[in-house]
Amino acid sequence: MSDSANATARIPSGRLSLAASSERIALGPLDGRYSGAVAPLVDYLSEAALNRDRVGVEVEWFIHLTSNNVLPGTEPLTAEQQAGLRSIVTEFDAASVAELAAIEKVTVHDVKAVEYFIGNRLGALGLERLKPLVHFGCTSEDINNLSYAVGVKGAVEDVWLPAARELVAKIAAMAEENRAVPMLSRTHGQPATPTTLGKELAVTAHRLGRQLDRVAKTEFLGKINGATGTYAAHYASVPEADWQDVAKSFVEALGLTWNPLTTQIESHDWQAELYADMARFNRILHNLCTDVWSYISIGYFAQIPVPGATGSSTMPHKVNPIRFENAEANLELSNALLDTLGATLVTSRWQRDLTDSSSQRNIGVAFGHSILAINNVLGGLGRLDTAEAVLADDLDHNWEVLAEAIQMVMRAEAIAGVEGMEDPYERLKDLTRGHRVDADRMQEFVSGLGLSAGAQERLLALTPGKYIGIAESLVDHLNK
Ligand SMILES: O=C(O)C[C@H](Nc1ncnc2c1ncn2[C@@H]1O[C@H](COP(=O)(O)O)[C@@H](O)[C@H]1O)C(=O)O
Repeated sequence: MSDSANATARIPSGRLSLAASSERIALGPLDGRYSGAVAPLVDYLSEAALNRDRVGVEVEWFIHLTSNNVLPGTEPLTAEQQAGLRSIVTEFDAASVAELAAIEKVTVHDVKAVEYFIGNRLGALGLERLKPLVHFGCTSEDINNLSYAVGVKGAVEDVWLPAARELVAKIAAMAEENRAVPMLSRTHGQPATPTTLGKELAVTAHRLGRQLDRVAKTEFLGKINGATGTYAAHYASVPEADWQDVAKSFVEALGLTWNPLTTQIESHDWQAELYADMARFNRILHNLCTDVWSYISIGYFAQIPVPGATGSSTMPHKVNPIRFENAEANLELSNALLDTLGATLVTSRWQRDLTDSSSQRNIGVAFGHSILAINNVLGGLGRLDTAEAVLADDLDHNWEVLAEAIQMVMRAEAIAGVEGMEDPYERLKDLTRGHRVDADRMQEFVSGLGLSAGAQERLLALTPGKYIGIAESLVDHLNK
């Protein structure tokens, strides 16, 4: 061997050539390979959206104060002036982002930068005199909490909930289609009293739907009460105004619920409540992913191959359940963030510390991983076919699951006065525990019990596939 053939393999080091690309190369996958899937969230939970909403809150506060003549020396703005102010929000674009960033470089304070950004535009609207009214009485958190509440509310109501509801509708439709398809249960992973595939899917749809109903009832709280929640600056400067009323009507006009009692910060309890509900939804969905993955593994579901796609790079036969595996990982990541946000946002030292500022910047990431997972589960479910023959075959190899039915019939017979029904559980245990019992052996056993004619007929007609109780009709609960 030559020296060069002996050399240890090493990947040549190199630097990504950023100069060659006009696009920034993303560090994280949500802004890289998955950016398309999470794009609808960008308008609500990106930093640019937060800044646009901050501008929006400041502008609306300005209009609210003037429209209600809260301060002496102000009067309602003209319709043109109001429209001009609002166009700062509707025309917020990449140039605005860059301008804000440049101002923030000097202020080293993101919300102060927003105040200056708006102040710079007042002259053109003939409002230079009212510059001091921008951010009047406000601490930054007054602007931040309302902006986050508006952003999160929009993300929940316009993006996350509709996607989650679509997924639950898909699971419910599958429950309906498979309502009468018998399936062997596996409690503890061992053969157990059969059910139907549809009823099991209905359980998941029902669970997920309950969490969505909770999310839909979220109270998005907001406050605008000054540096320590006392309206001190407000009353010092304008004693004659009813500031609580001004604040309440403003918060409510934004579509939020007014929080009357806070420190400097809105306490974020509503966020913790929401993220706990979302995380619970994610966990239930994770449970569906692992169950469906397992059903695929034992052949209960066949995966419809995607034309042109590859399963394994080396095993040509494979169709892998990658959508469910991707979803599992993203649900775990989403929950790690949702749990952290829920646990940490509810504490703030004394009247405020700034930890919430840094952690809330990741709300969009938590939502993004969840949305990505929801999309993947939806796509994965759409490529499944129920393999009814495999399900039926499994049931046919597990006749011992009828032991429960037989011993219960014997108990009922004993109570009804039929002779010879002693020790039903123990006799069935002797027959079935730890061994396989086929249809012939089971029916021979039933025929030898001395049951009443009706009971014997009922049991002889029973097969594992028919021992499903009212599983099929339980699916109807989804529509109640
Ligand atoms: O109205 C105020 O600002 C009152 C002030 N409290 C603050 N409230 C809200 N934001 C503040 C506060 N302090 C700093 N900052 C600015 O927050 C930004 C934090 O940036 P990052 O750590 O990236 O999340 C970053 O831009 C910080 O400059 C107080 O002294 O109580």
